[in-house]
Amino acid sequence: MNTVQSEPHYLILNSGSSTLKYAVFNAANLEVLERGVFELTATNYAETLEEVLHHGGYVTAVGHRVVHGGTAYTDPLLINDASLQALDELCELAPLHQPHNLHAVKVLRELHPELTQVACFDTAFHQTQPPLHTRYAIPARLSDQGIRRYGFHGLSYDYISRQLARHTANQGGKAVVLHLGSGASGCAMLNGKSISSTMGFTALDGLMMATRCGTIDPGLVLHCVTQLNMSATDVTNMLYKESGLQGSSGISGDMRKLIEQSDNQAATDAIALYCHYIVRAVGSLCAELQGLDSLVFTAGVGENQPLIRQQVADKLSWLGVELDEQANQAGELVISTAQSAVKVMVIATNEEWIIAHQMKSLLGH
Ligand SMILES: Nc1ncnc2c1ncn2[C@@H]1O[C@H](COP(=O)(O)OP(=O)(O)O)[C@@H](O)[C@H]1O
Ligand SMILES: CC(=O)OP(=O)(O)O
Ligand SMILES: [Mg+2]
Repeated sequence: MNTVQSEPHYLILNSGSSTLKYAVFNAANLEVLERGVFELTATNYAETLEEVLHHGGYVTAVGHRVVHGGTAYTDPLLINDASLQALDELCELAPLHQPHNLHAVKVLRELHPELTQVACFDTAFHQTQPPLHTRYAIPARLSDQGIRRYGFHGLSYDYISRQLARHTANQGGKAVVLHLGSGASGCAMLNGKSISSTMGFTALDGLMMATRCGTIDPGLVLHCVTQLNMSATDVTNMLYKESGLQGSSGISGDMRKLIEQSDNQAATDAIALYCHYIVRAVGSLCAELQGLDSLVFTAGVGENQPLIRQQVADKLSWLGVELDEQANQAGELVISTAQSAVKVMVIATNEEWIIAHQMKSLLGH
């Protein structure tokens, strides 16, 4: 990268199970300088991180997306021995994400102990949820241990909330934001603040996802254990990795592949089920908001797939949602008609920019 040595950069890492997404920002003005994705294997991790660092130029601090902050962490957090141990204890609550997020932290600490590292949390944006919306109807002693709804994709929702402030009056008013990526969730925002999420204690809950089941009857889990003799590992794999679009279609968890196979009934049925669960969730988020002014689609599927947006919007016409077909096909910012009672938007998310912004507010430079 062509850089001046004296210009400090932030390196942002979003480390997943199979990919490492990174972005480099000028720390002074938060201008993005470079971004990319690396495919990961277990053996090349340190090498890949060194390469990413090399791409970063004069990196003074590294910011990480960390999925679960538990009850203790809502603000960006400086990584040290104590905070790292506390975050490690939350791994079980986000097995697809947290171990990978923290692995990147640990490898970098070994390689470059001098680097400042900061964790930014997916759960943090949802701290504005009213306590009622965070409770499960379980024994109070369990709720008191932190078994409650948290909500995820908060870095993405934070970014969208700021975009809503730019593009609408009153920050979207009563808004439902649909983050539809490999993981998927919906967030009810009132004037830009989260009041509810379809994801709960873990990132399994809510919408049907690429390989995760979303909302199911907990009795189903008991049946798997007591009647089908499945172990905890079997059930974990089934719920996190073998369900969702992948499991229900038997073809793929990648929406692009399912749409390509539109003549295949299993693919079409899986897409219909995906949209059905979105529509159910929007209904309940609207009930919590007591109305709907804005509906936003974001992330991989939400930003790129007019067919999904159309199928969802068709089932929400009773709410006054009306799409402009051409604007939807073109993926314009506003895809609803002038007379639609709900303003429908497509907004590209930018979790990395939010992390950089949060880092700057913590580090002050
Ligand atoms: N043009 C597209 N059409 C449909 N789906 C897409 C398209 N581009 C990306 N996706 C889907 O988006 C998902 C990735 O979205 P992304 O927001 O990057 O999620 P994640 O951060 O969880 O990997 C992929 O699973 C892919 O199926
Ligand atoms: C929390 C979560 O589900 O994240 P992702 O969509 O990146 O898998
Ligand atoms: Mg994502």
